Amino acid sequence: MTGTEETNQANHVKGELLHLIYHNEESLYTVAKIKVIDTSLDLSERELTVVGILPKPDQDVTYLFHGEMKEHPRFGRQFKADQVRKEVPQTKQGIVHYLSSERFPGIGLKTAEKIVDELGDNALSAILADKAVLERVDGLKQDKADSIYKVLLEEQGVEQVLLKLYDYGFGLQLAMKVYQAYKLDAMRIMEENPYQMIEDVEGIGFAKADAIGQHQGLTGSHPDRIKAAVFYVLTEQSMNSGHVYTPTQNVILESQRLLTGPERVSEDDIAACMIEMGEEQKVMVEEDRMYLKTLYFAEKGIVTNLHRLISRGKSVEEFPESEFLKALGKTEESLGIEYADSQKEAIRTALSSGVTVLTGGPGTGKTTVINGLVEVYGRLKGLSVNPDDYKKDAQFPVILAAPTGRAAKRMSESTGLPASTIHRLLGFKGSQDDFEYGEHHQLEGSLIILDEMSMVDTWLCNQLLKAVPDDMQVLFVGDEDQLPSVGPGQILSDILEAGIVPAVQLTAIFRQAEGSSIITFSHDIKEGRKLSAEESAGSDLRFFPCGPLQVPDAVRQICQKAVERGYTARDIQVLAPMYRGDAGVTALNQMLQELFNPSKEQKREVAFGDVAYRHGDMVLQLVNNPEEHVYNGDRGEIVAIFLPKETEQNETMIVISFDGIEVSYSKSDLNQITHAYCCSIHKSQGSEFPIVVMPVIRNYARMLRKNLIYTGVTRAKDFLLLCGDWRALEYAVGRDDDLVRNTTLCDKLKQAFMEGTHQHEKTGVAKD
Ligand SMILES: Nc1ncnc2c1ncn2[C@@H]1O[C@H](COP(=O)(O)OP(=O)(O)OP(=O)(O)O)[C@@H](O)[C@H]1O
Repeated sequence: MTGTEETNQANHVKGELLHLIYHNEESLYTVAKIKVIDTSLDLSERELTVVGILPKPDQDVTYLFHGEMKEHPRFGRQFKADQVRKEVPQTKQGIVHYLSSERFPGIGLKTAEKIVDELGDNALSAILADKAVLERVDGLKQDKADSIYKVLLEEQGVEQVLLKLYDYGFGLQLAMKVYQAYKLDAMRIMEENPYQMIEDVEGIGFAKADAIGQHQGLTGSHPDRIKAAVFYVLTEQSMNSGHVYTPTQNVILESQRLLTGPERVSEDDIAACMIEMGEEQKVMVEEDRMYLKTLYFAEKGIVTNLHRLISRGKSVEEFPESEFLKALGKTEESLGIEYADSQKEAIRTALSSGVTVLTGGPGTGKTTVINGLVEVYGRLKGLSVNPDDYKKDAQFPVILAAPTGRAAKRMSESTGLPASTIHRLLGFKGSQDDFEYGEHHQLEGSLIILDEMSMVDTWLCNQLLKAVPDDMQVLFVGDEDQLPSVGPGQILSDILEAGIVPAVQLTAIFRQAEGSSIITFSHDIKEGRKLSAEESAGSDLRFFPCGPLQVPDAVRQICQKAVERGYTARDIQVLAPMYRGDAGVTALNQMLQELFNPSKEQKREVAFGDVAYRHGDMVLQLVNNPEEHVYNGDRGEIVAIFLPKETEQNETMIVISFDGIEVSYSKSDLNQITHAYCCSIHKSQGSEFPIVVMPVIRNYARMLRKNLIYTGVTRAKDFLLLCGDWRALEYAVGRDDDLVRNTTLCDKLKQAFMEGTHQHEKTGVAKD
């Protein structure tokens, strides 16, 4: 429940700080009690709580807040500020008081008076405009004058930046973000190159930066303006649509759409700027394609490294067939399984190649092959594949990794071997490109197996391959029919399509033998077969028809039934394709929290924006936190909430357990998590759940696609409970042709290998 609005945005409150209740240095979330001096509100009280993203308020300063009055469900009436400005002292007395305050060390009452006597009521702006005016103050030493100017600049810096940004129509929160990104440089950057903010400040798009640009005279076809639009289009295409490059003609058209204004910006002008950007190497242009620089080089890096790793495949140790069969037989015996021909082929290929790809849908035996490969590998190489045999310093020869924490955990559970996220394996240090392992510090080991490769994007794949040494064999495992990676590229399908790597596809379904309708249903979707609600149903798959408005109720009832049968929130995952709407992730999460973890008098909770986090809530991590070994997509449970008086830091702390790893969050860190009862299908990739509940309705239309439904359905291990409109499901499964991403990996791989072969032929190496 959010508070009710009482007044409109135009209200203001002028006041002085009484005391600071809360201020977070990083997020700037502030709660302060103020003494009201003046207000446009009809207020009886003379004290008021003000909340907002604010610079830390000082004592003895008058602030003017703009915003609205809100009724907080727990804390009562509060003024929510979305603009703040410090009232610069205007009177002689006010300025003397200000200059002689503790902020200006070494300036006493006398000196302050002298300054004001000399410079008048405008003293502060006069000093800021030109610090040399202080030379006119009799007896004021240079170091004092310098210090006054410096403090004033710092004090007024935030104000000036904020004021300027308010003029451009920025809200307080975004204005503070700009200030935090640049501090006192903000004014300079805004004046010199406001478009820089698009890259540096989250939340600033082209239109916002352009509003400032217009004030600086960067109008119409100014090259800086056009280049910013081009760069913005290119970034959006990569980040939102997953393209590695954008056709130049599309860049021109999309940029033209952004560059609105009285003067039409011509295609020629845009094209000329694009050529310049290419020459300046700000972006990469190749034929009629334009790339972000990092993506161009990442793709290139993948080609180079795959070429390196595959070419040395000829030197991979070969084993006579008889030895292989013997090792395989022993493995089959110890695992109690008889491998199918395609599975045997997968193991044999992975053993004899530098790089191999193994694909297959759910239940086709990918994990079973990984297990077999590790064991056969150990037998043939005479190595132990028991991690207990490797003490501290000895490197276990087989590396297992996956893109998400959940997928890595699943891999580890199903193989009994250590597995980690790819980020952790590569020693990710928290910012893009900052990895411990790479070209100059490569991984140790002789075989690396990477699961869920369909989720790996172009940047991460490049970083990974750089870190693989020449003598390490690589097995990529994945299901190419799932959703592609969140980041740009479609690594797995491009590598497969290039046909330069031995690939084994598993198609026979083994889990079907155990009577799983989920598996059959998944494969029906994958193959595009006609789906029927009645025929698809089974003991582990049910469909509950309902209209869009009934979705929340249907989901609640399904979950309620599961709870009655002894399942808990940990076993049940509701999946929805979008966040907004009554049947979206946000609304369903609120409803499910009340079902699974309702508020109780004794149960602690912390309010954060419109949601409350309660003791016992299931939550989802939204960002990588390598220091704590918690990654985007990990699920955890709130196991403790401490009140400020119970913590050393004197602030509310929330402890979340991620499968035993306990991480503490302060209130401002809570933007790193969300409730996990319902999550998007994209976020569920790489995870499996005993029960999946998935509504499918026409309202999701824009999102409905075959690979989305397929990914959602294949998350269910024991039960898949669908609800909604069967026709919407059929519609989705029929849509699979418009999601191609623009990449050049496949072509460049083919080209590199053809050139490589020619060179070998020329030098006569190819024949051996
Ligand atoms: N050759 C085989 N003979 C008998 N059972 C098999 C064989 N291969 C796999 N299975 C069984 O089929 C089931 C699915 O296998 P596995 O878990 O390896 O598939 P998967 O492709 O990894 O599936 P998912 O992607 O859903 O995890 C398991 O119970 C496994 O024991």
